Amino acid sequence: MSRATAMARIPRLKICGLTRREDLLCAVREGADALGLVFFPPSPRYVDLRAAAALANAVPPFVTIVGLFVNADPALVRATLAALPIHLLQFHGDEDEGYCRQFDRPYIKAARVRPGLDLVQYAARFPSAQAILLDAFVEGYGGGGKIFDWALVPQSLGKPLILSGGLDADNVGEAVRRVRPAAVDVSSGVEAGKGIKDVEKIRAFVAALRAAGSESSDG
Ligand SMILES: O=C(O)c1ccccc1N[C@@H]1O[C@H](COP(=O)(O)O)[C@@H](O)[C@H]1O
Repeated sequence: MSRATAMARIPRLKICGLTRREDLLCAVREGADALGLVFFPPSPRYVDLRAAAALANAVPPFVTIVGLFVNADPALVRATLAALPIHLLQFHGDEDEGYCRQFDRPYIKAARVRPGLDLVQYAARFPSAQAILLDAFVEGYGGGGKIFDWALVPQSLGKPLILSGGLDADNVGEAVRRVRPAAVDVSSGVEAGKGIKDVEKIRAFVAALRAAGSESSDG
């Protein structure tokens, strides 16, 4: 089944890089399916265990909490999993499959897309991943607000595709029509400043995503 046939619905939505309770509650209110907490200290969206626990406490049932790591010491991942109700791991660095599956927790693996990277081969290296997330290659690993050339996305990756990288209310409609992802992930595009989300940007993003998803369902 092609992605176009499989999608026939509005892509699921993850909003990443939440650092404030009010932003998290706004993301939930506006319909986010998943919320990302960044456990990568160089990121301006980094949250320590204490801050993350306070945020996680505010998440209602049936909303997925995603813990994002970049080349982290496995002990840090384990300590985070022991302390917090993380439902899904997101590995956004140079982790291999053995590393990713050692935690016995569903995970998604990010590919940092640039010309020359064979995405089909890349996805095949992660048979245990729940999905492959495509992000633009940026120095510093992610959350860069940069889009990549969507023409580089193959017809099928053999597993669900999550599109990210520089998405915002102005481009998410076109991105969804062209790539037909199972889900999208946004951080910078709904921010007023690094780690500070903007209610109006979240609303506009969700409206554009739903409009594009509904068109696909109608067609
Ligand atoms: O959000 C971060 O700061 C971050 C840091 C390190 C790796 C990944 C990070 N975020 C992820 O980056 C992509 C794209 O984000 P953006 O919308 O372009 O800002 C997204 O998958 C975030 O989960």
